[in-house]
Amino acid sequence: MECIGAQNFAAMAVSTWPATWRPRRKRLRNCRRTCAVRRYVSHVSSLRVRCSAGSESCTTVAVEEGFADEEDYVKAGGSELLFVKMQQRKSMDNQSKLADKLPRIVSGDGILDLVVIGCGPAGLALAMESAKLGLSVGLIGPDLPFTNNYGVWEDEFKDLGLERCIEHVWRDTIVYLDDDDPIMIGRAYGRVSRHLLHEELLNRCVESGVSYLSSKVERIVEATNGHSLVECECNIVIPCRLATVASGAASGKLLQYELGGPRVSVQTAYGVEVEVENNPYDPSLMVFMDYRDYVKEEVQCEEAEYPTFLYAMPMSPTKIFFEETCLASKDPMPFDLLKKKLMTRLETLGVRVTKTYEEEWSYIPVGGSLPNTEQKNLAFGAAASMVHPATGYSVVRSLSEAPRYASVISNILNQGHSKDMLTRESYTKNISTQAWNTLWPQERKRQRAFFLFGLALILQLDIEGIRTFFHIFFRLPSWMWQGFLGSSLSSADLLLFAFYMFTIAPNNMRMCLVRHLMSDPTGAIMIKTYLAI
Ligand SMILES: CC(C)=CCC/C(C)=C/C=C/C(C)=C/C=C/C(C)=C/C=C/C=C(C)/C=C/C=C(C)/C=C/C=C(\C)CCC=C(C)C
Repeated sequence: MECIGAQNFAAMAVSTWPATWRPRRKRLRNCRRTCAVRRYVSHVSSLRVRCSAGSESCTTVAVEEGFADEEDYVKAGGSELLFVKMQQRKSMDNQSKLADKLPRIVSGDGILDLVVIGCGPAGLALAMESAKLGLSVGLIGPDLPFTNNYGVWEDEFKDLGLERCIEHVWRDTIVYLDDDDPIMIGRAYGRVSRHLLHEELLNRCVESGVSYLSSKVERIVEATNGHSLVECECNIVIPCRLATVASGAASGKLLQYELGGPRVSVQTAYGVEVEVENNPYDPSLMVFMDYRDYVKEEVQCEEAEYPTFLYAMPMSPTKIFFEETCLASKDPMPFDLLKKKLMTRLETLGVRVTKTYEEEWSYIPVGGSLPNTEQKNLAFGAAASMVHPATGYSVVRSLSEAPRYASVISNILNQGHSKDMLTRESYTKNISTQAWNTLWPQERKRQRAFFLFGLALILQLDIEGIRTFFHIFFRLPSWMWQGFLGSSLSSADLLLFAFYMFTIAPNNMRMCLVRHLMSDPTGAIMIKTYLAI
């Protein structure tokens, strides 16, 4: 899994107050006094504000001109705006890794075949795969380390040839849903080192000849000859034949998305890597989900609207990574509530934390609309809505689809070399359509419609409902639930999956499934998408 939000938040840079934002006197979240906004940090549509009280915890979203307050803004679609005190305790890589290793893109040096915007796993993988095929590729984005350690099924990562980036493997994975028998998953799980993955993808970019510009892209415009002009900060303009946006979920400024799609939901998590006494978990097993009640009553009612589970990676008998996770909610679960829930859970379990190595905040938008596939600019990774709506995972999908996507881009660009200038403009539009169709063919749209239906189902279940639901889910044949999580089931397989779930479900859950199918708008959309040719 990966944290798109964290990468974006880490990319925030202190900048001047945008013209449309105005400071206000208001009471900020977590702050006891009413005071004026003093510092603000912005990136794409994310904004973090610190008030004049200067309190570290006094961070919140700002209010855009025309919106009454922050809730109003979020309701109006500004759900990317979050108030996070991010990743401060992390031992980050030194900066300038990309700039140190990759040749610099120099504006005026001619036209690049492809510009990839965004330097996360998806961006690096696409840049490297495209350059391997002989395209001249430029990568543009801030030179930042990866901020999260990803969790992956070991077999999936091995298939990508990236096993050396896994820093710890558990031979099996366990799920606790209630106090009865835990479920053994029978699949090895790995923790990917963010440093090793960054290093590996970067080295592959070096080998394949990718060039790099450390900058923030302001916009992409189309030149009269059909080329794209990538306009960066400081008036730098990079011309290219095609531009692909891979800068995470907050790429809305550079792309258009289908209108009227489902609302974006959010997966939130708060994690700590700690040294402990009384670790109750077996160090040879990765705890994928612990949905048991280990939370004091007062916290339970405070957070009834956000069912959460514990995700735990015991690195040794005493060193462990705990992450309290809200799989999906309509509005983001506040991080202070997640933290409180984790701490009370650990206390109830009798775990005593003796040292904290790192804290982690994760914010992953899930669901939402697909990009408009008629636009010329392309997208990849979370920017292209490739995050699994029902799990929040996306890194394996981005890494595994990069070679095929790159090869389609390369084929069409190579055909374009032989076209004369007169036909180039109409040809370029056609290129983008072909590339978009590779990423989102009708079959993929059907699968996604099913996942969105599943996401909507999870959103309306309470904690008891979730337990029953996952009891059924993990009783499915392993190829089914594994395929569901890995997005490898075809749309026909997914129907079989649904029918199987229905068959083994108790009556109350059967009724819930059918009711959801008949009454939730995502059910109608799924049926319509399945029926579309
Ligand atoms: C650090 C970072 C990067 C991050 C952090 C965060 C975290 C930790 C995360 C984690 C996550 C996880 C673990 C996740 C998991 C998930 C899962 C398991 C999910 C699952 C899901 C499932 C589902 C959704 C399912 C669905 C199903 C369905 C929809 C079904 C349906 C059925 C029906 C409708 C039936 C019908 C029939 C007839 C009528 C006959």
